[in-house]
Amino acid sequence: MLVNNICYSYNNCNEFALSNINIQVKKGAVVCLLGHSGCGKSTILKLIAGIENPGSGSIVINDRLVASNKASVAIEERNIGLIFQHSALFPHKTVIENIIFAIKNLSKKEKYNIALEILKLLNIEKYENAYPHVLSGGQQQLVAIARVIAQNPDIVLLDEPFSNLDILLKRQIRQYILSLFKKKNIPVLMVTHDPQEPLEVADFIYVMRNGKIIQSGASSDIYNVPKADCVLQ
Ligand SMILES: Nc1ncnc2c1ncn2[C@@H]1O[C@H](COP(=O)(O)OP(=O)(O)OP(=O)(O)O)[C@@H](O)[C@H]1O
Repeated sequence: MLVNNICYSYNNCNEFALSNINIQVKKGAVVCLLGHSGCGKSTILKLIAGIENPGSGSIVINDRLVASNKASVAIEERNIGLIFQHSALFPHKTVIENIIFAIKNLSKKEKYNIALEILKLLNIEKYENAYPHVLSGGQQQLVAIARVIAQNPDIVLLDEPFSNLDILLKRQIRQYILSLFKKKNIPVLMVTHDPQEPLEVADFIYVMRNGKIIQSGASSDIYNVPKADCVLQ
């Protein structure tokens, strides 16, 4: 995934602007966007997802141009796995139905088997037939993660997705799902304002301030620690 020289400002906002943003996320890599609140991290994810369109520059996902000043591929055609801090599930569908909905082009039985397998991977199979409103925030987040695993996306965008899980579960789940996407060779771009998080999981880090990327490099370059000590294995 490539973000090439993107500039952007919200129509109704003269104060904030993204300028000359360049980001690359290679297949199987976990890349973190790190910066304080309001620096523009989520806006970059919105541009990649197609929720907003760039003023200039271009975005390429899986070798396909999805956004430029000439073209914009619709959000539902970008095959992006999105997980936000509070991901929305379909309230009228059960947990397993929420996951099955993300799987395309297979028989009903195959979809069910894959969905159940993923619920087991995340240790939440007991909620198979529950409706989202009876689950805790953390459990709902696990279902949202399961749905993105089922979707088999071309890129995964994570916006502080683990912040409503307790610290132990957070470490476990984060390590587990990032390794899973790595094995499937799916690129992951993760947003965080916690400097510890990229240190623990990122192959490459972009540091942002006030709408600009001010530093980029491997964890070892940014934090000045040996690479073997800081990268997800
Ligand atoms: N829809 C919008 N219209 C106008 N301004 C917006 C809109 N969404 C965000 N902004 C502004 O754009 C700036 C960047 O917001 P953004 O959400 O990208 O920051 P962030 O780095 O993700 O912050 P946080 O870590 O708090 O989520 C902020 O000043 C915010 O107020």
